[in-house]
Amino acid sequence: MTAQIISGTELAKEKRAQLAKEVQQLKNAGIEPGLAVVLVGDNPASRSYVKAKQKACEEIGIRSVLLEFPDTITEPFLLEQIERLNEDDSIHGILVQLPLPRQINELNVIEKIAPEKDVDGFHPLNIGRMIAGQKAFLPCTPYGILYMVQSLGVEIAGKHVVVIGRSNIVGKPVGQLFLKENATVTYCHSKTKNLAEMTRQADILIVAVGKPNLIGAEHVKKGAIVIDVGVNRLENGKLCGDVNFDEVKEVAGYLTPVPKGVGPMTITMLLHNTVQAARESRREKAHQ
Ligand SMILES: NC(=O)C1=CN([C@@H]2O[C@H](COP(=O)(O)OP(=O)(O)OC[C@H]3O[C@@H](n4cnc5c(N)ncnc54)[C@H](OP(=O)(O)O)[C@@H]3O)[C@@H](O)[C@H]2O)C=CC1
Ligand SMILES: Nc1nc(=O)c2c([nH]1)NC[C@@H]1CN(c3ccc(C(=O)N[C@@H](CCC(=O)O)C(=O)O)cc3)C=[N+]21
Repeated sequence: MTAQIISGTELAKEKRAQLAKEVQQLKNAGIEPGLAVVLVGDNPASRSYVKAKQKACEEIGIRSVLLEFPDTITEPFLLEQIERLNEDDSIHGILVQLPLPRQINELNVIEKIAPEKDVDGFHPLNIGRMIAGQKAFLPCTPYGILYMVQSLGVEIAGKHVVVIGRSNIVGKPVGQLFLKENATVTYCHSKTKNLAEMTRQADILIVAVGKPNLIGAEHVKKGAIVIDVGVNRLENGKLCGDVNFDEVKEVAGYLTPVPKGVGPMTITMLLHNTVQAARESRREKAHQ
């Protein structure tokens, strides 16, 4: 059996075309969606992600503004910058690229972002709303993963989803999104015993760890859907995921590649959330 490869790039292209139309409609109604991206320090990976996000905005007509600061800035200074963006009516979404330098408390920064502009879905209010099943900005990577799986047209209810990784930005929320879709969800992490025994039970296996080749054929049930979230840069400069692609593609039913898998969907869902934020700002204005 050879897995069907789920192309994040292709799905992203379709979804972005639809978003471009929605941006045009908003512009016709007098609103230009605006995203502020805050980049602190000089991490090359962060810089390249930020560039990709800005390019994606440009392609569908969202105005993006980059605020760049040296890694020596203080937390109060950064909080002040965010406050200004909160008050700026031309900005509908705010994204602070993580990680931040050590002297800055990430939670303080995330909590400073106005929840209605938190297009990353990292603010505790959005996390809480998501878990309670209320309307919220969904975090982009988990949302992109759900979108990819839904695009396959297979039933999620009743499936066993195994998530490896429990970070606040990927592992934990992605499990919650599938729980809401009535899957049975198991979380694995660095303290999990007999990882392969757990993962072999998965109908849908989501791997978000950051270790090349962590998952091989022996971890995967025949026909399973395998979503590889990991992005690892090898010494030769090449990118790879957490899943041994060549091995697992012979066992899985569906498999996402790295690159061109989850990554492009993450950016697409950021665009989606930004368009939604702009649309909702219009509604709020109408009620004032
Ligand atoms: N494509 C995309 O859009 C995105 C990709 N990523 C990528 O996804 C990966 C994960 O990111 P992130 O969630 O931020 O990472 P974190 O480092 O925050 O979390 C990694 C998780 O993996 C667990 N883990 C570590 N080693 C093992 C192991 N041997 N077996 C089982 N579990 C293990 C950790 O367990 P414990 O909690 O016990 O320490 C932790 O929960 C990275 O490669 C990152 O680059 C991230 C965001 C977006
Ligand atoms: N506030 C915040 N929000 C984030 O969403 C966020 C963050 N901080 N910090 C870092 C992680 C990582 N992340 C990725 C986004 C796109 C790709 C992506 O598009 N990758 C391409 C390859 C890109 C390349 O070639 O370098 C792909 O997989 O095809 C990867 C990773 C978002 N993150």
